[in-house]
Amino acid sequence: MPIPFYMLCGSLGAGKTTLLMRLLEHWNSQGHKVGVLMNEAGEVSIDGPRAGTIAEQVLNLAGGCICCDTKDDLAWSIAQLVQDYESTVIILECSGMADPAEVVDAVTDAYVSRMVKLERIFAMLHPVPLPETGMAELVTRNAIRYADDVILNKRDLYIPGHWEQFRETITRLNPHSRLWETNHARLDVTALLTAPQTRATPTNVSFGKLPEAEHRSEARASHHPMVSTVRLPKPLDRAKFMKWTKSLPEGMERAKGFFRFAGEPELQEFQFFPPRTSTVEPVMLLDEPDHVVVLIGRNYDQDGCRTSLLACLAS
Ligand SMILES: Nc1nc2c(ncn2[C@@H]2O[C@H](COP(=O)(O)OP(=O)(O)OP(=O)(O)O)[C@@H](O)[C@H]2O)c(=O)[nH]1
Repeated sequence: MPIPFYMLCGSLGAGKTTLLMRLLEHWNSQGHKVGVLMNEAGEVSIDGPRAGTIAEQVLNLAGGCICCDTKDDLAWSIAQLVQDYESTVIILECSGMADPAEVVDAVTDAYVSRMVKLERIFAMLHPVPLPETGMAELVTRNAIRYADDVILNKRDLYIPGHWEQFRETITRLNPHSRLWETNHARLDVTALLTAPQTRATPTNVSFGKLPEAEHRSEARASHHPMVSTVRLPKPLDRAKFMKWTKSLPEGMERAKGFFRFAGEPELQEFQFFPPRTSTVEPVMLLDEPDHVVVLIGRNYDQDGCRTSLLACLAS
């Protein structure tokens, strides 16, 4: 049974570790065995030892960026926490350099998703202008875009006028997330960890022209990344599959997998990534992987995609 996995991302220095400490206190009081993964920008971990004062198991991931190399490191660290340490919940604090899109990609991988279930994504921000260009811009914007909860911290530093503008930018980037305003990440942790029910939108802030609560939470639910792992019990028909890759719906953001085509001996690796590009290439691996395709998107017809993919199995 996969254990809950939480992702904490956002701007550099926004107060992520401050919130992490509050979450750790909460989980400890509930008797959880928390595994913490720190992904810091520098070579020496600063936040790790801080978290280590509360969490029993803190692992550091190399480098600040979760890229192709670190993805293996992440999978290995998760396996270590789940299998050796028997963590009952895991939280990853991402550096301001780790693109949340890459992290979501890594934790929804067919191997990793057997161990953990991505529960919620928190984006921690502070009222400084959003970066205009480069990696920091991509990371901050993706953190806001992917978040279930956006936490606007350092309320004591808000400057009237600038604050309204800041909040407007965030709601424009992600109108579906819950928004929290905090000082030193002081918030109701139980409410933060609870997914909104269809009819209630527990949030400590209300403002502006939000849709009715019930519409808002339905919209949020449909905006949350949806992951389907489709197991392929037989080889695929090449022509049907290639046609299928061209029929993927608007909301599909990422897909990947391994399988074979009927009548062809090579193992194939499939990748689908923005902007709607697909590749299918023979690959050689040391071990035979599970034959699956993982689909990641928002607001797409999960059953429809699964059915149409399974219709590509060779008869
Ligand atoms: N004024 C003010 N300072 C805060 C607040 N919350 C956190 N801080 C301080 O801001 C600094 C950075 O907080 P951290 O929690 O380390 O931030 P972080 O996002 O983990 O930082 P990095 O991991 O380096 O990106 C610390 O000195 C905190 O004590 C707040 O609400 N107001």
